[in-house]
Formats: sequence, structure tokens, C-alpha cells
Amino acid sequence: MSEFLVRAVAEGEQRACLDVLAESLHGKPATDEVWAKMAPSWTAAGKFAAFDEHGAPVGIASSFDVELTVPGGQKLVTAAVDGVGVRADWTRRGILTTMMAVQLEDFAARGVPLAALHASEAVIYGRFGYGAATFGKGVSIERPRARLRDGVGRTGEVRFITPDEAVERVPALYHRFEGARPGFVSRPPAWWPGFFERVVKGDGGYRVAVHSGPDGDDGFVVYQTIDARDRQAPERGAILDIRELHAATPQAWAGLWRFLLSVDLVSEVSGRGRPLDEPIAELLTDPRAVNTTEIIDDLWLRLVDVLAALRARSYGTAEPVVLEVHDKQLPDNNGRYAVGPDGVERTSAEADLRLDVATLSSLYLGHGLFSDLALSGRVEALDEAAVARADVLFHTARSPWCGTFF
Ligand SMILES: CC(=O)SCCNC(=O)CCNC(=O)[C@H](O)C(C)(C)COP(=O)(O)OP(=O)(O)OC[C@H]1O[C@@H](n2cnc3c(N)ncnc32)[C@H](O)[C@@H]1OP(=O)(O)O
Repeated sequence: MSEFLVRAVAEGEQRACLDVLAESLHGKPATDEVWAKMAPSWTAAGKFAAFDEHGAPVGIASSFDVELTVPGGQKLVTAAVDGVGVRADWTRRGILTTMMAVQLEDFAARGVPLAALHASEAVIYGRFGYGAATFGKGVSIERPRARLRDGVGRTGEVRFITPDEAVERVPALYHRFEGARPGFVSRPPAWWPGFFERVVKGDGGYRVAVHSGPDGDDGFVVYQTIDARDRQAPERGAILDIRELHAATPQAWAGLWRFLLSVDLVSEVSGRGRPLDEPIAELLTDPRAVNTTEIIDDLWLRLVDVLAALRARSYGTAEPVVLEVHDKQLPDNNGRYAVGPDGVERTSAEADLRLDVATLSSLYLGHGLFSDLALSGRVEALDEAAVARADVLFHTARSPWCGTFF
């Protein structure tokens, strides 16, 4: 069997690695024009690749650092893992497994307490300690039925901005929302050019609208309209599909929804990956105008430093529990942790609950219940009473939500 070597990507090797990634995702090699646009942000930093015996890349795993808000509001440095792919003629030989191991060791050595990713398939990353930690819902709103309750969203103004104005204003505006929910991530400067090129300035016809309240700009929406008109069904108008909707205040949030639901010749307003608890139906006189079309896993989280991560978040009011954590890839995390509202310590006390690091990672931001995972066997309850306590300790008022694709 052919050998491979996993190592850090050196300066000058990025383009060949990008082509491997594109191939794995059924894309095309970058043209000179595309590469010229990508090169400034597709640096060698944070990239590991597998090379064949001739030195050609056959697999790639990339990451960049962001800050992720954890329950209680602290922001933790998090390795945002993206750009993972193995050339189709090299799969199932352990390349991803080796790249994940090297990457995790790098995160641990750099003192990065969390790693996160969006998974192409739900079966891949659990074995490396990642668990689905935030979810998003798809919504479809029947616009003809969607009348707003009296007074909803009337306190501010919404205006379009041009793509160039969006480049100028939206990153700073987004910065205002960071920390609004557990799971939210910062968008470093290198994240934005791809978004502006592919979405805002791309050929999808996206519009950017900004909401202004008493303190100035406080929300924005990015959407496109898809013409679905049909002569046989004259009541059918366009579909207005939301790509992003972020608001700093409840008034801005309601104002943006008012605007979206007021656009003429639209029969449906849709969006994917919205927060599970976004109360759109509560804005309307007919809540049944809002349909949930799907619920999908969003951010997969990996506690790299279990003690640091557990210490960084806040907890609900309940007696402490002792968690026994198993971590195959990073054995320094193995052990017991006493977790309570007054703090988190390593302990030699008897364990109440036993779970692997992927399961703990999926519960960490507040989505899901220990009791559900105890039912399914993913949490082993050595003390039954501790399950309900853990539910209270880890619960968060707002659903965790990431809202950023990388
Ligand atoms: C964060 C992101 O970027 S998500 C994007 C991920 N990339 C893609 O989906 C692109 C297309 N797919 C690929 O490039 C590759 O198939 C990868 C990266 C998913 C997997 O790479 P491989 O080198 O084949 O993985 P590797 O050989 O290390 O497999 C490890 C284990 O995962 C399993 N596995 C890997 N990929 C899959 C999959 N897609 N479906 C089911 N099982 C899988 C393997 O069977 C193996 O199981 P085992 O340990 O029980 O033997």
C-alpha cells in the first residue's frame, strides 16, 4: 500500500492543496483568476496535509482561530476547522484520522481549548471527539397569511446598502452581535472576503438591507429572491430566501422581519439554519403561517482542554455532579470533574455520570439534555439522580446558535 506523510503545509504549497480540497468536494481546480483572489486569505498557517511518496498533496485539513461565546458570555479561542478533504483515490487509508490527530495535538500544544467545524456528513467526526452542539431550523413562511401583530417592528427603519457599502459596514456591525448567544463565533478579517465575493457580489442577486434604531445601525439581512412565478398559479410569487439575519436588539430583529414580510410579489419567505428558538410565529396574527421545514446539525464542537472549557462556562443552580470523561485522542483529558455553579475541579471522588468527550462536547453549549443521552446510552448514569442535576447545570436560556458557516 502506498505511504503518506502528514505534515504542516509549507509556503507555496497552498494552491496544490486547494485543488485536492476542490477535487474531494467535486469542484474544479482553481483558475489563475480565482487563485489570485483566494491567495491572500488561503495562507499556509493552520494547514496540515498528507503527501504521497512523490511529495504531492493527497489530503488537507485546515483551521483558523476564532472566538466562540460559551454559556455565561466568555469568549474562548476556538480552532475553526474547515477545508477538510482527501483525494478520492486515497480515501479509507487513515489519512483523515492522521490529520485529525496531528491537528488536535497542535491545538492542545497551542493551548486552544475548543475546536469546531461544520460536518459534510454526520458520521465522520464523532470518532475524533466532535459532537453536534448547535442546531438550526429551516423556516418557510406563507407570506399572504403572514400579517404582523399591531405595532410589531415599527420603531426603526430599513434601507438597502450597496455591496461596496456592505464591505465597509457589515463586519463592524456583525461585531456588535458577537456574544449574543452561546455558540456564536467571531468572524476574523480573512473570513469576510469569501462571503463578499461569493454571496454579496456574486451572481445570486443578493441584497443587503440594514436596520437603524435609535442608536444607529443595529441589524442586517442578506437575502435573494428566486422567481417562482407560474401562469397556472397566479397567486405564486417569488421566494425570498434569507442568507443571514442578525440583530442587536429585539426591535431591530422585529423590524427586519417586518421588512422581509412586506416585499411585494413574494409568496414565501424562507431561511435555513435559523436559531431553534427564534420566535417568528410570535410576531404574526396567524402563527400557522410559519412552517418548520427541517432541523439540522450546525456546529460540531470538540473540547480540546476539558478542564479549561468546563471552567469557562456558567452553570444553572443545582448540586454539583461528577463527570467521568473518556478521550481517546487527547488522554490528558481523561478523568473526573466535579462540576457545579461554584466552579469546576478535577476530583478523585466517585463518578456520577460517565461519557466520552464527543458526548460532553455536544452538551457543552446547552443544546440537548443529559437525560435524553442517558436514555440512548451515550451518558452512563452511575447515580440516576445526577442526570436531572446535570440537565439543570448545563441548560441555557437561549438555544445555542452559531450562525456562521466556515
Ligand atoms: C470540516 C469539513 O471540512 S467537512 C468536509 C469533509 N470533506 C468531505 O466530505 C469531502 C469528501 N470526503 C473526503 O474527503 C473523505 O472521505 C473524508 C475526509 C471524509 C474521510 O477521509 P479518509 O482519509 O477516507 O478517512 P479515514 O480513512 O481516516 O477514515 C476514518 C474512519 O472514518 C470512516 N469514514 C470516513 N469518512 C467517512 C464517510 N464519509 N462516511 C462514513 N464513514 C467514513 C472510515 O470508514 C474510518 O472508519 P474506521 O475507523 O471504523 O475504519
